[in-house]
Amino acid sequence: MVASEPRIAEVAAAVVRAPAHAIRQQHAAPPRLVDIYDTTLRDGTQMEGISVSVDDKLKIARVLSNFGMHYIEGGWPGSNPKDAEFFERAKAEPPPDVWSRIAELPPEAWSRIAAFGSTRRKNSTCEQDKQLATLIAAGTNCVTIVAKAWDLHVDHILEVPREENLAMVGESVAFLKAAGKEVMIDLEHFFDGFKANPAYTMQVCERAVEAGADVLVLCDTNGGTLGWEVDQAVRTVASAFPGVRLGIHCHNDQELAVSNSLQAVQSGATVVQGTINGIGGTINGIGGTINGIGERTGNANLASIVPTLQLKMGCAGVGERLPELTALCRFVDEQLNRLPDSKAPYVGQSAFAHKGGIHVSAVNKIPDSYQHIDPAAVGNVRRTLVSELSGRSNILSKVEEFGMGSKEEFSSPEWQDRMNRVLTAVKTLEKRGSTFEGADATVNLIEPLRGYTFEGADATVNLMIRRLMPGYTAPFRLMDYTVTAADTMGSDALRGEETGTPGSVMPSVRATVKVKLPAGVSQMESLASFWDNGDRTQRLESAEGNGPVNALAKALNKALLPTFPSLQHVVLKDYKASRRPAQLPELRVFVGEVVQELKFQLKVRILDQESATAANTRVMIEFMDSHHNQQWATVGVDTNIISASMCALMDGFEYALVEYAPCCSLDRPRPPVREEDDPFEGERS
Ligand SMILES: CC(=O)SCCNC(=O)CCNC(=O)[C@H](O)C(C)(C)COP(=O)(O)OP(=O)(O)OC[C@H]1O[C@@H](n2cnc3c(N)ncnc32)[C@H](O)[C@@H]1OP(=O)(O)O
Ligand SMILES: CC(C)C(=O)C(=O)O
Repeated sequence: MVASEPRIAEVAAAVVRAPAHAIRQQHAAPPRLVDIYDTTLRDGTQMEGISVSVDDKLKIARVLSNFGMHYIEGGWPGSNPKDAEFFERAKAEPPPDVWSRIAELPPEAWSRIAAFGSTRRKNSTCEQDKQLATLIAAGTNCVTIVAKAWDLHVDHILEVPREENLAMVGESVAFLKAAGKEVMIDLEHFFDGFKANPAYTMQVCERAVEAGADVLVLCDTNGGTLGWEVDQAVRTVASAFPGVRLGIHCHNDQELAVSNSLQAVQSGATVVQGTINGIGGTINGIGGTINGIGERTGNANLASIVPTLQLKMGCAGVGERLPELTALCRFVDEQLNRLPDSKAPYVGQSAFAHKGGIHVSAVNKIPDSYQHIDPAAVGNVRRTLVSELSGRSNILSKVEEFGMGSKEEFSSPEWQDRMNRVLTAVKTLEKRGSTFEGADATVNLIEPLRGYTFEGADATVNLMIRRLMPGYTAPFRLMDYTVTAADTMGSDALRGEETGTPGSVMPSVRATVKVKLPAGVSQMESLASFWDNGDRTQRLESAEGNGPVNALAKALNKALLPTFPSLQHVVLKDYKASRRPAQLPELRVFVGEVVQELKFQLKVRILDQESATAANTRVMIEFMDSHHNQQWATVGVDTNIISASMCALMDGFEYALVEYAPCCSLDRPRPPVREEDDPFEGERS
């Protein structure tokens, strides 16, 4: 046993030097070449709720191409005018200014756009078939046609003699080959056919190969096949048609589409079809779909398949562009008007988010101890969440992430004490019904409130820590505020009275905010001493809005802007107020423009539903600084939804000032600011 010790030490040292995925990569064999075939724009659009314009299709195609997809199926030109237009316009692509990366590559390395269609209509000829004519007219090098490979479909859906189906397959492939196309044949229901009548299904394959098909794509159309059945079938076809490229096309009806696709590659397939968009989620973010989009439950998710092929299975994949995967998925989600699902493997916001204290402690030492890959490999990032499940390591990670000091400083008794106090506050508040994930800037340590969550409010946590730092001073103080709401009759109401029809009621909401601020800029040289020695002033502002929070945000912004012009760039992006997270879906209310660029969305949760109107409400607000391209979130809790909102609003503005306004920040590096945004620039010089 003693003799083995040095080896253990050696292995341990190697692990510390090189993470597991790096070791895997070092020992990888030469990359296997597997073509990635994206059908987001064809099968992806067959999902309920998805509809894309031609412009969006072209945008997505360009991005997929820049990412390095080998094939992009653009649609079915014989199906509808939109898809026909896509292929017409795609002929003019790539405009080098847009497809910048493609412009650098030789044409043979460009993505191939594929036009999709079917075998000729029954009892007809290819020459008479309008749909085949549109495939040729689409002008793509690659054409993919769907063919019946299950005798059940031939007998009862197509309703033709089996020989006629074989003729449809052979003649259609030969016709397209004669037109100079690369032909992929999608063998619909291949696996069901292979189980029911393998001899006939193999005859379909044979007819396609004899006619010159370049790729036999084995489809799990109903998504009911299991991994070992995929393995057996792919191996059988591979040995029956040596040298013929095999593809795989899986649906996710059993949540096996990714796994079955990877199995097919392992068994010999070299073309994988799927859809890239793996992060579309439901509106409340709970239980969103994480498969690729597509008919019924979706297609195989390329956002999981591509990195697995590349990082775990020794395939070339998209090579050095893999770190663009997360951004690609977000882009596609945006184009398809879907909310990202945080739980998506590889690309989701939570894919590398660590919450449990033991996990955070470990990843701080060796990141791979709780990660299967380096998140950077797919363009994602490791995140630490603060909650009641945190240990000191979570807080330490946040302090480091916020750039509040160096590791050496954190071992000082002052920092240890500070971190313990923050940790205790978080746990206490969460016990009372609070959660802190995501609200790093808002917690009021003096008066614990019920209902916080910090996981989604990093800015709140940030302010909690700052407020425990010596000399920290808030850049403004709220003295009081009021909100009044009234319904007044509009002028058309009068007309209503005259005509006897009901008039409209004009709701009006007005807010006033009084804040205490530094009077003159020169006193702001040192915020730390400002409240004791500085010259103060008060500013009272009022504003009207389309709701109480909207009016309050406007009034607060108005009161702060003259002293802090940099707030003009702060956008309130997301406002959520919610009750009982587990029971009620989040209500999202887009409140809209507040002041110029000031927008926000509200998330409200009522935490104690039994208390009815006296229930605690948690409000989370997401902000964005368009100038620094930064986002942050705060949380506020109160039985009064307006107070909870005001609390989150104030923290959001305070965070914006201490993080990005030159006059307010602590001695720490800041993103660059344009000179005209710094009200103290002139004074200083
Ligand atoms: C598994 C898949 O995802 S395959 C792709 C499925 N996608 C789509 O269907 C979306 C686009 N489809 C469409 O726009 C239309 O269905 C069209 C234009 C293709 C056809 O429209 P229509 O001519 O009105 O026919 P309809 O949709 O009602 O029925 C489909 C016809 O195609 C036939 N058909 C089905 N598969 C094939 C095939 N591989 N080869 C030839 N004909 C086929 C059917 O038997 C049926 O013919 P029938 O009416 O004589 O029985
Ligand atoms: C046309 C083919 C590829 C298909 O969508 C399926 O079989 O699911």
